[in-house]
Amino acid sequence: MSDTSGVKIHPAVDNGIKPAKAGFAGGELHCKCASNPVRVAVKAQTAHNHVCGCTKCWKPEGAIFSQVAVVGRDSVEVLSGAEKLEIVNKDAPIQRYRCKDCGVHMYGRIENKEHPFYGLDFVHTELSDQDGWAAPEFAAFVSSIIESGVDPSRMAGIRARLRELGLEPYDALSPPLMDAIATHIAKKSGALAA
Ligand SMILES: N[C@@H](CCC(=O)N[C@@H](CSCO)C(=O)NCC(=O)O)C(=O)O
Ligand SMILES: [Zn+2]
Ligand SMILES: [Zn+2]
Repeated sequence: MSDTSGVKIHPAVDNGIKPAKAGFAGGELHCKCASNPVRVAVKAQTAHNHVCGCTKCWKPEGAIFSQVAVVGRDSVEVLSGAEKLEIVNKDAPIQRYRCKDCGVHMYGRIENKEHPFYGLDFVHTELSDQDGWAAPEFAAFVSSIIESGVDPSRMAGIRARLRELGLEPYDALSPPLMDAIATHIAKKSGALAA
């Protein structure tokens, strides 16, 4: 058995995961700037919330995982501070819009219509002051935290802590999401009927 005491994942899960509220229909995200923050409306409940260990998703200071969920792109609207947003990497499948001043990622958008997740934006609901957002359900890209410098010897303890929190660790996405990607590819290739 691995020792999980003192293992920190992300502030939104380390001290207990807040449950979603029935009927919750979205809220507002804001960046960390003390003045003129970027504000983004997310006008629906999110789905597939998860902690992500990849190097691309935004993480709060000191966290080894991000927390990220998806929502339909039509539900995302920049309310203020649009002039402060820049795309982190225009060539990445997910174009992440970050605040130039504080570095926080406000949303990630897929512009490639052929991408399996086209139509969904990626958001960090911890940037909202509201409670009721969908709770994280699993841990994605867990092995990728090593790419950010986490010592491989810590992995057993980290995976054990994720399981303790009810966040099953996967080294890619969760099986339902991997199945959705494979189904999309099979329909495009003709291996499955469209
Ligand atoms: N080992 C790499 C993995 C990066 C990666 O593939 N990340 C996923 C998940 S992000 C949200 O769950 C992805 O879809 N990336 C697309 C993109 O970043 O545009 C690493 O850690 O860098
Ligand atoms: Zn900012
Ligand atoms: Zn990620």
